[in-house]
Amino acid sequence: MAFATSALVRSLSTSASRQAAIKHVTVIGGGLMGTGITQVAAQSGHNVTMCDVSDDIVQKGLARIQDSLKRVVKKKYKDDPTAGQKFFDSTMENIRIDTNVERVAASTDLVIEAIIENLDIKQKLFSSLDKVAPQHTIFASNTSSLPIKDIASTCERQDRFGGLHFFNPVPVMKLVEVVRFGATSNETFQSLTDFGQAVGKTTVSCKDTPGFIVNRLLVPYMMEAVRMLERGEASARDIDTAMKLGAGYPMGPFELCDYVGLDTTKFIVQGWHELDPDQPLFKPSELVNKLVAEGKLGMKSGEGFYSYKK
Ligand SMILES: CCCCCCCCCCCCCC(=O)CC(=O)SCCNC(=O)CCNC(=O)[C@H](O)C(C)(C)COP(=O)(O)OP(=O)(O)OC[C@H]1O[C@@H](n2cnc3c(N)ncnc32)[C@H](O)[C@@H]1OP(=O)(O)O
Ligand SMILES: NC(=O)C1=CN([C@@H]2O[C@H](COP(=O)(O)OP(=O)(O)OC[C@H]3O[C@@H](n4cnc5c(N)ncnc54)[C@H](O)[C@@H]3O)[C@@H](O)[C@H]2O)C=CC1
Repeated sequence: MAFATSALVRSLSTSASRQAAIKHVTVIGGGLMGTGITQVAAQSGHNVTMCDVSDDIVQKGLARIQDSLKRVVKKKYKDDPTAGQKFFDSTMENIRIDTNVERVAASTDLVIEAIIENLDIKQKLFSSLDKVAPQHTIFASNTSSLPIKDIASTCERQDRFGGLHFFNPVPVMKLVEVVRFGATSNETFQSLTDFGQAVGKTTVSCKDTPGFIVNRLLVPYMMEAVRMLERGEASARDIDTAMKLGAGYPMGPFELCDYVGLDTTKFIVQGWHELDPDQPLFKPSELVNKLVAEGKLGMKSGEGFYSYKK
């Protein structure tokens, strides 16, 4: 008993010097990223409530998490099915779903937003949550491309706001970019970094600049790939094959675009084009815009650059 007490005292004194440890997490957005973030937070012992605009979407999101967890169990616990079932059950017990974000945010330690890549919608969401969330609650966006400063601009809690940029698929990709802007406090930055590590990721940090680190380098590469296709210089399949076999990438640019979602990629390029209309790199792709207009959003809709229909 004595040992446990002193360990508890030590852990409390450590965390007391920082904002209270994050126990309850609210993930807003039950799509590709929100489900993955919910999963890794729940897997690491956090209580998580995943919210979206309809019960149908959050139910589908929960099913996606269960499927993903089964893949993790199959791989990690192949020699111990009993432990695997325990891991699955304990993770699922940590997850709640809801559609009333204001009610959920009223008792949470961290809000992670993973909704549509649209500045106005993100700003409206955070502005409403800022009025109901407890004073200590930290806000974070998983945005791919929007300035954290701009997303935070509708909130009072500028010091308790940062970026937590996860990578797709979240259960597999080992990186989280922790992003701070001018107003982000040191305590908030440290809490976000601690959380990223607590969910099993390697964290890197960067300034609130377009695309942070990875996307700042990835978007130009992928945009040049689609220009190459539009110029008729090579097929999508050959460009993908070339980058996998020639550069060792796990996916080629068109496979990756289908994986990320053509809607999200369109929003990203559109946003950067508006910020810097003279930058030819960010000139929107007519081909991508045509595919999105036709509802071909990639794997999420069954067809993008490639067809995924069974
Ligand atoms: C070209 C058009 C230009 C358009 C404009 C450009 C705009 C630019 C957009 C920028 C992107 C913005 C997105 C963003 O903000 C940041 C990102 O996330 S970038 C994307 C980062 N991710 C990647 O690059 C992924 C690369 N791919 C891979 O790593 C692998 O292909 C992948 C892991 C996805 C699949 O692995 P693979 O070996 O190929 O096949 P498997 O499917 O068998 O998986 C192997 C193994 O991995 C585990 N696993 C896979 N998926 C999951 C999952 N969802 N959940 C849990 N576990 C998973 C699993 O154990 C698998 O083994 P099984 O036996 O199959 O279970
Ligand atoms: N797709 C990817 O590979 C990556 C995407 N991101 C970023 O994560 C965010 C989400 O992207 P995805 O998960 O791919 O999108 P998605 O389209 O799969 O999911 C977005 C979800 O947000 C919900 N939503 C929209 N408005 C909402 C609101 N007001 N309140 C609650 N829910 C709302 C939608 O119903 C949808 O379920 C975007 O900001 C994106 O840039 C970041 C890293 C990788």
